[in-house]
Amino acid sequence: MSYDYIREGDAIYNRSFAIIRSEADLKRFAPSVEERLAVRIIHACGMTDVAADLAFAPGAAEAGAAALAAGAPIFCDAQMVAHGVTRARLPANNEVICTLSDPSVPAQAKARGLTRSAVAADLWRAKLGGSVVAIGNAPTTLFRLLEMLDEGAPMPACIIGMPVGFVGAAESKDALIQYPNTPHLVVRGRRGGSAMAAAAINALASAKE
Ligand SMILES: C/C1=C2N=C(/C=C3N=C(/C(C)=C4\N[C@@](C)([C@@H]5N=C1[C@](C)(CCC(=O)O)[C@H]5CC(=O)O)[C@@](C)(CC(=O)O)[C@@H]4CCC(=O)O)[C@@](C)(CC(=O)O)[C@@H]\3CCC(=O)O)C(C)(C)[C@@H]/2CCC(=O)O
Repeated sequence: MSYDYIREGDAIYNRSFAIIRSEADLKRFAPSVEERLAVRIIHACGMTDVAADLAFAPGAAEAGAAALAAGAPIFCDAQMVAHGVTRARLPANNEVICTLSDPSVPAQAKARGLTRSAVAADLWRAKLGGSVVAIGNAPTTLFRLLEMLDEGAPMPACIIGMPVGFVGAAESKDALIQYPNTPHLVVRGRRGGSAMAAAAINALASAKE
């Protein structure tokens, strides 16, 4: 049996990005990094209509790209996000950090009556200023991050807010958009996910398609 399909990786990507650009309404995105970001996010989920749900704070995409180029660490809410980051695209061998598996997290979560995902964000505090944060799974990580900012934690260079789901996902992203002066890149509503958040990092990391 022989099937007729594109066999070469770069050719598949190129064809895919061409289809996205022909089908999605990307007019409102600034050329270069914002447009590339929108294309990669759509590519990760297969839904061209997600373009309408993208909310990018002015300058946030450029700030995220510049922070990565300067060597900023990347904080991820889930290992799935961290594993989706293509290390070869990172411009400065950036650290990719997921604290969800830190041994202190389960006991802390129990003691404080929080999810492990929320407690894990507290371990980001020392290096949070100027970092790039990628939240693709857990709404409680995003809520906790906003609480930390309110408590005086330093502002990241860029916050990718793309948690998915039915409980807290849309609400946490609305809160991020409304929080003053956050450099946010958001997929509004219930849609989101680890793949989209990782794709957003990959778009910011390199101008190479
Ligand atoms: C309520 C949670 C939600 N999880 C979702 C979707 C997915 N989660 C997967 C996996 C494997 C993991 N989810 C955890 C983060 C776990 N998920 C939760 C929590 C209970 C609470 C988070 C929150 O509400 O903010 C959370 C555990 C916690 O105490 O924080 C995970 C750590 C659970 C675990 O396996 O221990 C784990 C992440 C592992 C990692 O990568 O580090 C799924 C693959 C589900 C599955 O197994 O079928 C899926 C992945 C989605 C994605 O793209 O990332 C929701 C839908 C986000 C949901 C929160 C919202 C809701 O509506 O319920």
